[in-house]
Amino acid sequence: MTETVWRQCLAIPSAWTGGGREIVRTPALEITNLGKRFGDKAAVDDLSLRVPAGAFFGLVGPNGAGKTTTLSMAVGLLRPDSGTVRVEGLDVWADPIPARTRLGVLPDGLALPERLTGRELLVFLGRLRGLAPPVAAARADELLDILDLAAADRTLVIDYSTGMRKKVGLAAALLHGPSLLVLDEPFEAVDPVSALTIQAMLRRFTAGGGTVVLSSHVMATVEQLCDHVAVVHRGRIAAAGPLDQVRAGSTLEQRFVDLVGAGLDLTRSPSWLAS
Ligand SMILES: Nc1ncnc2c1ncn2[C@@H]1O[C@H](COP(=O)(O)OP(=O)(O)OP(=O)(O)O)[C@@H](O)[C@H]1O
Repeated sequence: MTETVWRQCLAIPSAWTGGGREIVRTPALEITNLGKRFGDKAAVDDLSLRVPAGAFFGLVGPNGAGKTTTLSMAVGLLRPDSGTVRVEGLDVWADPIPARTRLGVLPDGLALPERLTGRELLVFLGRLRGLAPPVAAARADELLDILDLAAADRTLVIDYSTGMRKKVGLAAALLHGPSLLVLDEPFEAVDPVSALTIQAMLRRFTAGGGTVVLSSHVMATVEQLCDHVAVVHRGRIAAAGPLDQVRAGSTLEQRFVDLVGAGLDLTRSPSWLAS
């Protein structure tokens, strides 16, 4: 059995060898028995998830499955009714500041100060994150250049397109050099060239030891990028683990349909719609 295989069997995420001894890294994100209700609805229902350090982790699930609610609680934006969240061993809710300094977050429906240019916004957020002014400015310029936003240097964020807003939100998540990125649908509305640029950047980030957790509805993207995946269904984990384990010899899309697609009927369409 190869080392990789036994690590997977033992659910040991990632490790390195130090002085001949195996040293297991603390999970980047550990969610334990997380719960959230909205009225009668259990949006997240006793959900537990472990994201290994250095993983590229994809969270998938049908609309309304609880992905955004889970990620919002995981990063300290929405208070859970129950359960705990640890980022690199640090409790996000009991002691938020140390955990949040390690986090870079692209939330759903990002609210940005809109009467600023992208550069002004990033420099401002960099200063809030404690970066020295020249560092904040240099990082803002570099990110705007990489994300193809530099040409819009006079455009206010309020006048950005949907994809541009997503990209500046991603830049804001990266600015302070986090070790864990939590990205809610980062490629939604982003053009293909920008998406490839972002994917390459995120791959380099995980290759350098960083961890990415992203949600997506695009199974092909998740399959290309992610080494671990979790399928969320009705607020619970339907399957989670290394990508190949979850796919179980099938495609991710097929596994997704098998796990959550009961009632899938491809013959239905409105009788009045031309066919
Ligand atoms: N603020 C809220 N108030 C009431 N119900 C909510 C609220 N936020 C989420 N919900 C409900 O919680 C459930 C989970 O929603 P959530 O946004 O987490 O799903 P999701 O998996 O991210 O969906 P999608 O893929 O469509 O973005 C849904 O039934 C949703 O209607």
